[in-house]
Amino acid sequence: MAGRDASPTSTSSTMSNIVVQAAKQGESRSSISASPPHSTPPTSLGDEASVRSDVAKTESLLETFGDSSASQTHSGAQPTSQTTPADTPNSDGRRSIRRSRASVPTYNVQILAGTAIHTPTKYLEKHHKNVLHGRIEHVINTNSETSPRKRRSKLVPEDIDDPVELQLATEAAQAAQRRKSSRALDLRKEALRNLTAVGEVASSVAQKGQELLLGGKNKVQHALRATRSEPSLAQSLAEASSKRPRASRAAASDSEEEEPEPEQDYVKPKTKKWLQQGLYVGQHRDFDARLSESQNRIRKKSNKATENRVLPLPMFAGERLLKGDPRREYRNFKLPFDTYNPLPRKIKVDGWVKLHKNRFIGEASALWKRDKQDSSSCYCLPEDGCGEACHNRIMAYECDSTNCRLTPEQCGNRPFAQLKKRAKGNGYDYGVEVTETGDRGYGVRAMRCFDPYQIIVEYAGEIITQTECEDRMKKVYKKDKCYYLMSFDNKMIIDATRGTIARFVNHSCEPNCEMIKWTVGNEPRMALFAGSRGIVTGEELTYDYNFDPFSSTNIQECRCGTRSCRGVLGPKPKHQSQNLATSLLAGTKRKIQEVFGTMKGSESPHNSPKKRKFESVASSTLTKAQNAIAEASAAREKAEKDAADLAAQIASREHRALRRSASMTLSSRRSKILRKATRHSLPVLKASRKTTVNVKHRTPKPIVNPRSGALRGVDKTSRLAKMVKRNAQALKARKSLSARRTKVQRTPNRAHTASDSEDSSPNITPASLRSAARAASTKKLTQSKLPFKPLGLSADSIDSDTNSEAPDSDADCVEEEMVATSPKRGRGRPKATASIRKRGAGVKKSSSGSTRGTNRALGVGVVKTGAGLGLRGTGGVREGGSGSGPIRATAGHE
Ligand SMILES: C[S@@+](CC[C@H](N)C(=O)[O-])C[C@H]1O[C@@H](n2cnc3c(N)ncnc32)[C@H](O)[C@@H]1O
Repeated sequence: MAGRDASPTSTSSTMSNIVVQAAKQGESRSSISASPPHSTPPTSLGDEASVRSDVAKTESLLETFGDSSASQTHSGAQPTSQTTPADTPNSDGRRSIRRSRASVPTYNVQILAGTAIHTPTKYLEKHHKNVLHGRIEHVINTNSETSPRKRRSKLVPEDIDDPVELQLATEAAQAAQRRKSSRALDLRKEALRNLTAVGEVASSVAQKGQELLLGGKNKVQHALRATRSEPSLAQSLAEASSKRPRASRAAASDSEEEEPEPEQDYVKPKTKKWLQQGLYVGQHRDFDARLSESQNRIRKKSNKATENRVLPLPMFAGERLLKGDPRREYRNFKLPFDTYNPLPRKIKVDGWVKLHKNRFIGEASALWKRDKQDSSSCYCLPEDGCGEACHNRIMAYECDSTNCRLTPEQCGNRPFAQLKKRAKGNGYDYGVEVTETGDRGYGVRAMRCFDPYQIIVEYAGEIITQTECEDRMKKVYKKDKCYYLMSFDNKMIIDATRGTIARFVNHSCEPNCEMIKWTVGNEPRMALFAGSRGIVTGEELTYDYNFDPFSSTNIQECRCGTRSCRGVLGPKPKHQSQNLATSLLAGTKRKIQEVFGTMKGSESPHNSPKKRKFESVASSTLTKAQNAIAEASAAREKAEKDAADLAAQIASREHRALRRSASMTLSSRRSKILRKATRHSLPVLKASRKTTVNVKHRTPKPIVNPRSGALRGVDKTSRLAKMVKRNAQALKARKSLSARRTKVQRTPNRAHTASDSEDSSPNITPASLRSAARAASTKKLTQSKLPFKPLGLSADSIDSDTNSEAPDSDADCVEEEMVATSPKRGRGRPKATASIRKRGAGVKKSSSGSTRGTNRALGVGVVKTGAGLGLRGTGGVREGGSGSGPIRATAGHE
């Protein structure tokens, strides 16, 4: 009990202390016992109840009157002995303090202050803990020490003099203050709890929850810091923390010491730029997908053209359409390949057996003249990297360890090795896929960009002999519509029916690729290379088949759709002995007749744009050819007429001269005349001495050597005079002649002009002949391809052959042959070199090591006649060292 009394935490004990202390003061007791009117004196000594009730009454009285009576008690009221029940010993001589104390009511100042009623229960305990204990004075003193006087004066009314009232008021004010601060604190703690819970949930969901939790905590701590910075809340917090129990404060400080507040900055999650900015962000008009980023940057910097920011999309196309800048050539806008076709399309082609490299079939292997292959070496330095000037590159030889000193990493001339490496990668590395063109069957499309002259794909398949090829045509491919045959080398043929994807590459009159033969490790190999423009992803790959006619019936419409489309994959006139103009006219006529005939018979509509285009091209070609023929024949006629006139003129002059000379006499009179004439003519003679000499040379014999006896008796002077006269005439004639020659040379086609028709000069000159020839040769230029030479089989023999063997074949089967001539040349290949056309297969040895040359693919004509199939060899292989010339590659097809 003593211990409990000493405890400052109990309000009841505090009040008991007060009462006990008051009871110990005997004087005050006496005054109290005398005063209350309702006190009942004990009826006996054992009347404990009365005594207790009396005590209780006294205490309740004290309670009721509070400190005022207490002060009175203190002031000196003397309690009487009989009225001091506390001092009255009990039966055993001792007063039970416990019992009397048990009856002492406790006082809750909060209840007294009227604040406890509204206090939520959950806060009561805390408030109990926070209630101040001890004497009022002590409490007041303590309060005044701990809290600023100013604040207390605000909270507690100053006009309270009574210490009890003052204490009550102070406690009420403090309680209110605590409520306020503790509420704010609780709210913050609740927020912290919530956020922590959120953080915990996040941590359980993701593995990075720990970070998020820290982030959440940090956030809360940030929030708390922010609230602290607010003046009103900061004050409340300060008070709350200062009034926290020491134990909890110590614990808090311990925990703070143990877990130092992490001062990590909140990291913002990263966002993807392209999501905000779009697909083409940052692309300038000169952007080239084939270049690297840095190269594009340099390119952009170098071109300072200001962009039109009003109409920049799509990819400047709108601006281009509006402005139509004629100085710049733009390529059509195309969606990036991986946008419209993100996955390679697997098109299955019936009957296509894939081969990745050449395979010799039958006798071809034995016939292959390996030893006859030429060799080449380069002497490039590592810094050159076998670039444009590499001898092997120029000769279309691939570098390897035997012919190049550089390592594969240093050397830039190993296209087939590069291709091999690429083939091991994925579809995009390989870079090509089969596609459907709609009107030209299958085709090949690029799945990536290719640099100019970069190797794309090898044209490989079965290498067969001509006999084997012919055999296959008659038996195996008899009913096929397309043939994949290309004349190769050594009189061999590549049959890509089983072969690489290159067999699907279509023809175009404006191709973006070239088919070139290279020598790789002493073996020739054909491959498709990118053209000078390079290839952009999604482009269809094409090369120029350059169909050369072998049969007039072999005509196929070209659907390449380019501006310079020749219209047909068809025939050209055969090379015959007839002159070029006639040949051109005949060929054109035949073409037109055939085409019109075909069109009439065909199912396609007459008014299709392609047909109309072809018709117009054909008719204009015909007109031109006719004009050329007319010009040539007119020039020839004129030349003949001129020659005849000239001859007549000369003959008449000679005749007149002879007559004049014969009629001359030795009369004096005539002599005088002659002397006079001689005198006048001498200066002419002198002036034209040189001319005279010429005349002597050019003078017809009869003039120089007159008939014997005709000049007998004529002195030298008279002869001279005659000669002078003739000379003058000849001079005049020559002048007129030279004038005519000048005119004819400048205007070779003047044969049809009005001035020419007025010119009656009968002289025929070499110039006029030349002009006629030139007129014909101008037309010759329109024939872009020289006539091909068949490999070994003549058309007639094949036709007759096939006719005899397959007499029941379709009547509308056509014979077709394509000779691919590539006008462009690979990088580093020479532009002007001596060219040797070689017919058939085989490699021509280079005449000298430095001679440049181009290897060209030789075409082989596949013939499908009206009665069957056949093979027609065409063109030749242009070899390195032999010079430049058209590539000839043929692939027969129906
Ligand atoms: C070697 S194949 C090319 C692949 C062929 N497109 C296919 O589907 O197998 C040659 C044939 O393709 C067609 N071809 C190629 N280029 C063409 C073009 N520009 N116009 C019309 N047809 C073409 C012709 O039928 C020609 O006979």
